[in-house]
Amino acid sequence: MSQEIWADVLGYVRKNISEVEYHTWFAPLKNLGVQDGSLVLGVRNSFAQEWLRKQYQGLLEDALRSLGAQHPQVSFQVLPAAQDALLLPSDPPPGPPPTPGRPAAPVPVDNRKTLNPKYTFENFVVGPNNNLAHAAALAVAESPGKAYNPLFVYGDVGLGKTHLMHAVGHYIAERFPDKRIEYVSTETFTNELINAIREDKTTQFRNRYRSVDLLLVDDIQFLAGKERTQEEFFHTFNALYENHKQIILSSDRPPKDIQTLEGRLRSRFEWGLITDIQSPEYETRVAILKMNAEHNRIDIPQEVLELIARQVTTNIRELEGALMRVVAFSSLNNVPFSRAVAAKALSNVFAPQEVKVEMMDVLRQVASHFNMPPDVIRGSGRVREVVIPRQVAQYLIRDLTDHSLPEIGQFFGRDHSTVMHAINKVTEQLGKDTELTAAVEMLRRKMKGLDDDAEA
Ligand SMILES: Nc1ncnc2c1ncn2[C@@H]1O[C@H](COP(=O)(O)OP(=O)(O)OP(=O)(O)O)[C@@H](O)[C@H]1O
Repeated sequence: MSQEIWADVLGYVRKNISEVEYHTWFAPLKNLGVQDGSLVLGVRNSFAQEWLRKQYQGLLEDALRSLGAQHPQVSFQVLPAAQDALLLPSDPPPGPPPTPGRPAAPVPVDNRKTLNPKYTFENFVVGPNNNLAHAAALAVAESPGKAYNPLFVYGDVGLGKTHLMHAVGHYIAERFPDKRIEYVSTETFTNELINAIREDKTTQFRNRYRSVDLLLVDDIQFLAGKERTQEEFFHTFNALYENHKQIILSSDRPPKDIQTLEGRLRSRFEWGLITDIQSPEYETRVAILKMNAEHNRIDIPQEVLELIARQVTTNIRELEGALMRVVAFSSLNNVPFSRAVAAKALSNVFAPQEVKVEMMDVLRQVASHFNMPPDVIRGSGRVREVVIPRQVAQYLIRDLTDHSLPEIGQFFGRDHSTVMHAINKVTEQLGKDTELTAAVEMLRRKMKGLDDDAEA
């Protein structure tokens, strides 16, 4: 397809979705032309592929229809991973060492020196836990100094605050190569200030931080109790803010919970937008693992990723670490990936009883065992072939997860007494009905990652 028509397609799409969606999903697409009557679009990874297919395929076909296509078809193809997109768990590179003797301005613009190349918007999986923070970061990246200033992102350790900040940095560096971007942890800021005071270089220190276009400050909660640093930061903040320069701050808690933070700083932190990042839910964790595996060109079965995602539930850095542990374990022992291998690799770090099993996962496993679509099991059918798997699923969910009877009832569109009845029924049959007993036991072991498949 010609680039002109492709531009028209994009124009149509852009009119029908938000700018944030457009930049996240459509700007990175590559038009690979028409093959076998289908417009083929290149995407970065299979997560994007699935997401585009699910959310935007219809819109793209509408766009083609609006341009006169009779039977429009669109397909997505994953492009080979970029060389620099290695997703091994790593901490951001440390900030530049203090350079006391260096003249403060003009400073050569090397925007990315403090940015981790992995921490881009493309490599950031969006889920219900972080979509507001992601949208705010993207809005700021598009209109620095205008959308929300400052942007204050808070959340527990390892949930992607630094990643999002760097993503804004990359985005701006790409579009405006002459903008000065500075990423600094509060600790580095404090140490540099101490050095500057000691060496009588505070003017240089000030010039450096007050002449940037985008200032990213990590872990701002560490300002607590540091009066001199707070004072200095207050003036830096004002200088930048008055010049409409963008400031992004991260913290493990919202401004109001940072003790011994001067009131005038706290109120400034609340001037813009405060947004949080929560722990990712199961599907987002699986998507993050999948993306990591793809970027590292590791071919690992979905069910192994699912097992890892069930074990590590709160911290994404640990989630990535767990994946690498499984990869290292299987390669050192020269065994293929399997749930059993993964469970072993992680058993020193996470006790097996900590395995978390989600309702949807149990339903999927039961559905596959009984060879039936999950929706049918959750549906209203009352024939025995459907009722038994439904009761088994409810029994196993109660057994393997922390969900209450009303929650399980809601998941199945029924009330808690129906779930109770199902559990009683299965309990009654266990031991009597050998086939059912074997099925329940096998499913339970499988979901706890205790099955011995491919253990050799
Ligand atoms: N939504 C996401 N998609 C993909 N990777 C993510 C996502 N969120 C976090 N990560 C990855 O998890 C790791 C930890 O993220 P990051 O360092 O940004 O966390 P943080 O919130 O800044 O933690 P800390 O408070 O410890 O500084 C990084 O490798 C990052 O790339």
